[in-house]
Amino acid sequence: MAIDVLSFGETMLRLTAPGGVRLETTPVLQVYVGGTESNTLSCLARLGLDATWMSALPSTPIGRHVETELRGHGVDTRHIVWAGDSARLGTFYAEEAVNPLGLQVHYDRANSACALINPDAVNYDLVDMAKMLHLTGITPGIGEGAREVFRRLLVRAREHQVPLSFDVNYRAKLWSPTEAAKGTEEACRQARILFCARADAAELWGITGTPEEILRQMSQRFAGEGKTLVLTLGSEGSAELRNGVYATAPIFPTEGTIRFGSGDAFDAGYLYACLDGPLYQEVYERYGVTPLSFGNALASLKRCIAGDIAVVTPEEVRALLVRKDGARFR
Ligand SMILES: O=C(O)C(=O)C[C@H](O)[C@H](O)COP(=O)(O)O
Repeated sequence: MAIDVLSFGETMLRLTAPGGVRLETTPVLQVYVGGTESNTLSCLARLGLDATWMSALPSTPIGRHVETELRGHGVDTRHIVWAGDSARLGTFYAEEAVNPLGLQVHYDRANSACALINPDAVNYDLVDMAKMLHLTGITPGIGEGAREVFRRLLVRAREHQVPLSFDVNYRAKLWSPTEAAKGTEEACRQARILFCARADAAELWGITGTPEEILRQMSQRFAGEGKTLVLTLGSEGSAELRNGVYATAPIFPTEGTIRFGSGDAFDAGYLYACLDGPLYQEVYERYGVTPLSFGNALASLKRCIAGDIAVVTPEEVRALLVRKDGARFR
C-alpha cells in the first residue's frame, strides 16, 4: 500500500455562532469538523492524493461524525484508534465577529481521546509506506499521549528516511512560546519542509525582519541539507527559501473572509505541488505555476468556504490558476 501523505493529530468539532451573533446569546450553533492535519489531508485527498489520517476518536455518534466527514472527502480513516464511549471529543467554539471585535475562539479540548491516546495503539509501520509524514506543532501541545506519538513518529521517519513536513502552527491557548519552542525544536530541525507563519517566528524564536531575513535566520537556526523553509505572510502571500534560493508569491485576490483553515489549505497546495500531483504537473508545464502560488491559490479559495476544510475540486483550482489574468499571479 502506498501513502502519499500520512498525518497524525487531533480533530475537533467547531461550534460556531452565525455571523455577528454572540456565543453568549446565540440560540443556534453551526457544527463543523476541524483539525489542522485533517484539514490539510482532506484537501489533498480531494485533489486525488492518498492521504491517511491517524488519531483517536470516542466510539460515539460524535466521534463517528468526524470520521464520516473525513472519509467523505476521501481521507483514509482506517487507522483511527477508537477510544471507549466515555472518551471525549475535543471541541472549540468560535465567534466570527468582524473587527474591531474580531474572531474569538474558545477551546474545550482538555483530556480528549487524542490528547490521551495510548501511544502503543498507533500503527507506526504506516510511516515506512508514506512518501511524506506531515505533523504540526499543535499535537505535542495537547497532551501526554499525543506528545509521545508525535515523538515516536519523528523517530520512525528519521530511521526510515521518510521526509517530514512540519507546520509550526503555534497556539497560544495551548502553551507558552517557550514551551512551544522547546516542544517543536526537534521537528523543526528534522523537517524537510518547514512551514511557519511570520507571527509565530517572532513569538517562538524572536526572529523578525523582512521575509527573507526571517527565512535566513530560521535556516541558520534549523540548518539541514535539502531543507525548504516556507513563511506565510497573510495578505502579503508567502515566501520560501529552497536550497538557499529565496522566492515569494503574492496572494490571489479574494473577497472571502473566512480565515479558518486557510493556512492548512495553503500547506495542502504546497505539499501537493512538492509531491508532483497531476494537476500541479499540468499547471507547472503550461503556466510555470510555482508551489508557493499553488498553495496561495488553495488558501484563497478556502477563504470563500465556510467550515475548516477546503471543499474544492481540482477543476476549481485549475480555473483559478489559468484564468486569463492568471499570468500576473505566478
Ligand atoms: O486550532 C486547532 O487546533 C485546529 O486544528 C483547528 C483549526 O481547524 C485549525 O487551527 C485551522 O488552522 P489555520 O489554517 O491556521 O486557520
